[in-house]
Amino acid sequence: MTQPRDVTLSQILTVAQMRAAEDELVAGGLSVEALMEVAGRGAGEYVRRLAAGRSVTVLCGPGNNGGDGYVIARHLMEHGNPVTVVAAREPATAAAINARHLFEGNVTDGHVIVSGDVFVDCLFGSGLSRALPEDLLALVKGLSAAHHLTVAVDLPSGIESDSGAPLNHDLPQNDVTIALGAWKQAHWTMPACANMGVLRLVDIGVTLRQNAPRLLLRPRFQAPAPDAHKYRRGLLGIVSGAMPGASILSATAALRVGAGYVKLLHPDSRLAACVAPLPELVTTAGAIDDLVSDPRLAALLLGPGLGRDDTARRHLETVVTRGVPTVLDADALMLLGPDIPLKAPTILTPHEGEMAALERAFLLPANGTRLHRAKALAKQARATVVLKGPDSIVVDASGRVVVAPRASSWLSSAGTGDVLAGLIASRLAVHGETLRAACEGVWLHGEAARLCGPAFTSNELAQAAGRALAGALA
Ligand SMILES: NC(=O)C1=CN([C@@H]2O[C@H](COP(=O)(O)OP(=O)(O)OC[C@H]3O[C@@H](n4cnc5c(N)ncnc54)[C@H](O)[C@@H]3O)[C@@H](O)[C@H]2O)[C@@H](O)CC1
Ligand SMILES: [K+]
Repeated sequence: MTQPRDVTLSQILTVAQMRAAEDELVAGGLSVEALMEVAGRGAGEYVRRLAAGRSVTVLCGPGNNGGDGYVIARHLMEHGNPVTVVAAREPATAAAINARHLFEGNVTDGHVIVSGDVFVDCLFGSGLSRALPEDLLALVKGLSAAHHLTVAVDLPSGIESDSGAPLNHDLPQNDVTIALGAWKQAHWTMPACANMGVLRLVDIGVTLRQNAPRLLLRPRFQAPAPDAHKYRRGLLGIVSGAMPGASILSATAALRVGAGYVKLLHPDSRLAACVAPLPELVTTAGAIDDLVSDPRLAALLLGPGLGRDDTARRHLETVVTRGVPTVLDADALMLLGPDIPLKAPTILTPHEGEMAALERAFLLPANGTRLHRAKALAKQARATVVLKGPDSIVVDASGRVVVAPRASSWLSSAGTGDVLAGLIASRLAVHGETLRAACEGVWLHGEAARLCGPAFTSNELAQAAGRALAGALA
């Protein structure tokens, strides 16, 4: 089945997958030179618009990233935009040599730092295999400092494509990064993604790779059906713990994004009496087994404010054996291990500290990229994992991966995790699909933060979730 182009363009490829995709295009009859022309002209057009007649300096390396640079320079020259090429190394691939021959403008060797308005970094792209040597690092830094804007083509030189790791210290900050053909891990992975500025993608006709991670796109939410009623829209039970304020935050968010009915379940009736009630939130107190035995429950959330004592552990054991789709967050993740088998579709939402605890509990090595670590946990725990952070990753047990764009750094405050858990649990109550609910929750969280602007409280974030959903209604 042919996928819409925006789905194909949301895939995130490794260097090996990107090479395979390019080989496929070449096998289909395109030459590497023709592909470079499409990529270079696409990037050149972005640069031309950005430069708007101002001077551009293009730094070209020896490989095909450098080749793209010569195509960009030619495109600018054809449009009358002043451009200088700095050839840091002579071109070494056939396509780059060809592109160099076709460029008839000014080329210097980089011994003197040229100044100007826009600096375009085409030194290295996905072929970067080691740290930049001193002279090239000095050249990239010097040129970046001598221009008003810095634009990286495909990847900023010095950043490893598959991991997003900077291979040098002190790399310059980019204003724009123009990815070629497909996104790479580095474009969406911290710390690299924070160095890239605005991200743009040039389509060169790459087709969809099987099982490639994809970028989280804006979901489309449906309004309730004309004959909807509260139970059919999903009853979510949020199990409260030793610190009920956290569950209230989760509930405040959950009430706004789809579940028809959100109930706060209090296994400790003394605590129930201390909680300031929300008029729209039904609160029930009782024994944990009774609370979670309601057959109408469509989803459960456990963890925010739970505590980590024996009572908390018993609540966790009861909830996961209930067979209802469940979100486990916060303290529940500190108690979970292979000795507590998950009986129903489950979503785990660890931040870095909780991830480390889960890795210890499931005897997983805490090394490799965050994506690999999340995949390993999802497989081992047989759950969908949302590995939270500035660059959140969602992985299900079958290995499907969705990567979220970097969210507002104002989310780094207490209580925002409780809000996220509530959002995911509410969506889970609506349809019961773990990967989808996790993606929708992560998107709503990022969008609510964007709507809140700077310096919001977690309660304001939860309140904004309804507006985030309203903006994405089908
Ligand atoms: N192959 C294709 O069909 C296309 C490739 N494209 C471009 O090609 C790029 C990849 O090209 P290449 O594979 O040639 O890779 P690069 O252009 O990134 O450079 C690789 C070359 O640099 C050397 N090198 C790597 N790290 C180095 C370091 N730290 N110091 C000194 N030398 C180093 C390598 O040994 C190799 O010779 C992409 O990023 C993209 O810009 C695009 O033009 C689209 C089409
Ligand atoms: K580059």
